[in-house]
Amino acid sequence: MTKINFTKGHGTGNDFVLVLDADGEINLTQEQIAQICDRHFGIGADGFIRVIKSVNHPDGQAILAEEPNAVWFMDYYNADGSTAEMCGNGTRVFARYLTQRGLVELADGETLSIGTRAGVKDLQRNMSGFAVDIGRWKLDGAEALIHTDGLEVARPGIGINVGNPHYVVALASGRELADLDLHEAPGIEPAPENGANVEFVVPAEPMIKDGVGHINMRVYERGVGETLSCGTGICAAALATRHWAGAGAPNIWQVRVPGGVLGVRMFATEDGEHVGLSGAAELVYDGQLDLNQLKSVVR
Ligand SMILES: N[C@@H](CCC[C@H](N)C(=O)O)C(=O)O
Repeated sequence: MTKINFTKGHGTGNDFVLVLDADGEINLTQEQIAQICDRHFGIGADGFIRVIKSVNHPDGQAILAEEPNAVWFMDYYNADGSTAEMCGNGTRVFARYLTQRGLVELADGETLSIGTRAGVKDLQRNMSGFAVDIGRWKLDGAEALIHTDGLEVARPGIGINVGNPHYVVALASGRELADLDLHEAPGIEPAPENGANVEFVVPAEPMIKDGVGHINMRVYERGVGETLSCGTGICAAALATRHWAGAGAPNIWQVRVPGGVLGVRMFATEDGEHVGLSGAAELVYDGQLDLNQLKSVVR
């Protein structure tokens, strides 16, 4: 099979190529995925999502033992072809794809459970698009020093895991945020074994309005580069800012990224505090790609 149908979608500008492969018959190499995601030699995307039935994916089979309703599995890859455990915007675009293509019926108020490498994620349709329960979060290791072009001195970053790894760095002003040069991956010391996504945040003015926290953020995604939005990064940034703000800080946040604004909420559950993400999730076009025509990415 050399010709593959695909759909292009995005969540606040974090864009994905989605390929339906319910039966698990399409096995692309890391190089082919990188070629597809390349913005000059391929379609161009921040990530590649294989839409596969859980029963046909090894990680999906483990998911089914936990949640038999998680019929579909989000097989997620970064633009460089590496796998990632989770993608917050990806889950919401995945839900849009399943419902818009009629693969899943989802009435308002109903929950859609999907499988990911970071476990089962529950989604619901809402006013802004789709909301996802990202699940439990945790502080990840000791602080690291982050340095990147545009910052005169390295800054401390707080490690937060929301299924995938992040470091969040607080900056002093909007000017400092705007002046960052994120063409190269930020340095992280000590370097995490499997890399990490890095978020730079600045509080909005005022930071808290009517009980809602507001921050501005830019992100460098592991395996991708700077992106217009990163759902899990947005959750990590809101969690870090609440931590820095101390007692009395809100559990509802709005995070502005170059691609738009997403909502974050932290809420108690029987198994500990969860973090949720909501915002737009759109499909923009369909096409067909010919694997034989993919060109090597010259870099
Ligand atoms: N864009 C994503 C995160 C995608 C994975 C990330 N690059 C990683 O390697 O962990 C999101 O919306 O969360």
